Amino acid sequence: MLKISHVNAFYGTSHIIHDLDLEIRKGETFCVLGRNGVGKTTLLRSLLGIGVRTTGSIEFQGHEIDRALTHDRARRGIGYVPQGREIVPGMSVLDNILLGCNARTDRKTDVPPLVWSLFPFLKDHLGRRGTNLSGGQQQQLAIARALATDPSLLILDEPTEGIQPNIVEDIERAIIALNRDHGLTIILVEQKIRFARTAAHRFAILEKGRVAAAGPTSELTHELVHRHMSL
Ligand SMILES: Nc1ncnc2c1ncn2[C@@H]1O[C@H](COP(=O)(O)OP(=O)(O)OP(=O)(O)O)[C@@H](O)[C@H]1O
Repeated sequence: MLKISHVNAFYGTSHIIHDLDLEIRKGETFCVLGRNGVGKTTLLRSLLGIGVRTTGSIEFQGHEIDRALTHDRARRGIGYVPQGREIVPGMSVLDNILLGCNARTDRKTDVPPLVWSLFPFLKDHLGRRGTNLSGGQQQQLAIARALATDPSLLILDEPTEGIQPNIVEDIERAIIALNRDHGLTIILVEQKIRFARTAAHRFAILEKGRVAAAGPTSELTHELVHRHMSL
């Protein structure tokens, strides 16, 4: 579904991602792991064309997208839940969700029913400012906004980082359901090994912008985790 070949990414003269090759298969959840600062978010930003100079090839559903603008990538079916959520201040919950609808090719402005079935509480808060929700609720809103784009690939950057524990489980359950019950292909950047093992089919661990280890999640051994993820 997504094929990344010889991708390099740069901020100015800082070379962050080095000659990376990855292939994400349709229907899987693929987890990108690694310590802080190894380039996980930068890799996602390269995939989305946000604020990072990228070379190499990024092929999504058979089309080269590495020169496409971010909103074109969204229209092609890539949904993104950024680290830190980026809920738009001053906008209501509903308007934040509708922002996602803008990226749809079918021009539909109705919110997909899936959003309400996954996060029913949002319906009771449609008129509230998005930024007045709790951190965990904002994360659910960010996922709802990404789902409103009607994506076939959903990319999530550390979706439960800094979220209160009682909502973490809800978010994790929703992510698993999106893949298993609704067939979404998912790329998950994660630091929580337990959730990576539960949710993902395959993984890659990054070290200094390169793939240090990769394989099916059954091969994500304690030894690998210790070698590449312990501080
Ligand atoms: N906008 C930027 N300009 C310059 N350097 C940046 C920028 N954003 C990130 N970096 C640097 O790029 C490197 C990779 O950062 P990145 O955020 O991709 O790592 P990460 O693996 O996602 O880490 P974390 O888990 O902390 O989010 C780091 O050295 C970081 O300081």
